[in-house]
Amino acid sequence: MTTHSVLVLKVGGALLQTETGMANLMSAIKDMTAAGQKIVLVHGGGCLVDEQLTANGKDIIKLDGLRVTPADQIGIVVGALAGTSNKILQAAAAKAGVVSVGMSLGDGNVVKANIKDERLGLVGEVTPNDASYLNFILQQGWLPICSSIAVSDAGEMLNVNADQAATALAKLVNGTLVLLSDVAGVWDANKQVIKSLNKSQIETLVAQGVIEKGMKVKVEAALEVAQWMGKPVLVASWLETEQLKTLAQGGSIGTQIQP
Ligand SMILES: Nc1ncnc2c1ncn2[C@@H]1O[C@H](COP(=O)(O)OP(=O)(O)O)[C@@H](O)[C@H]1O
Ligand SMILES: CC(=O)N[C@@H](CCC(=O)OP(=O)(O)O)C(=O)O
Repeated sequence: MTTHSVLVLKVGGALLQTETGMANLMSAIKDMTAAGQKIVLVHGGGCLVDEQLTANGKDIIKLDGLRVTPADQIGIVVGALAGTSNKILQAAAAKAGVVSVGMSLGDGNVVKANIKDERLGLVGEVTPNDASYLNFILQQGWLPICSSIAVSDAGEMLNVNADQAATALAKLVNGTLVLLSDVAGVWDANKQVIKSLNKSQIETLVAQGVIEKGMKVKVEAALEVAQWMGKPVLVASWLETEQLKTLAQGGSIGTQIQP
């Protein structure tokens, strides 16, 4: 039997707003797991955070795709990501017959977390640390579902961009990273999906403003892992069931970010 490397799948928050999207993804995960593929699911939930901040009369401020997270917002962010978003996905997993473990970056010492930039407030930067907890979960045949909330050694709860969370976990388990969003891949200026992108092409498209906001963060996270692993990282969509099937069969989907 071939040994697969661990697949680290990251899904954006928009997935959590579609029952069918979650059901399709969990069904693909179930098939892959049955075929012996170990999977770590990392999730965002930016849209749920926006909803909760607005409901609580708080401002939504982003800098270069990252949420500025002041102390009076962190409780709401933690609730939306490590609470609601994480449990919505666990519920979808249960419905598909997938046994999951809900966790966050703060569990089992998986990462080291520090404040990224004082201007962003309680936003974390994470580096891989100890894989034991994740490996234990994977050895049981369970699906770890990880939110992007981290805890620093100083005892701060930190909000980490979920693409960057997935980057740290992919490095930790030496896994294959796939970033699934609600767009089919990275677009060019005419909104056509680009099949393959390297560092200099990314720099040009970012400078031109073609790749911006959340996609800029995503592509830069993908490039970091591609270079670290020496193999491509996929930026693709969870929207299309066919793409998920191709992925389950080991095929390439969306945009390949080249090392
Ligand atoms: N060049 C681009 N190609 C694709 N999407 C882009 C591009 N530039 C900006 N975007 C925006 O980035 C979004 C994806 O980033 P983000 O919302 O952070 O995704 P997720 O929440 O799934 O991580 C797209 O929905 C799109 O609006
Ligand atoms: C620091 C930072 O920006 N954190 C993100 C974490 C969630 C996230 O990344 O969600 P998506 O994957 O759905 O975009 C936020 O607060 O929105």
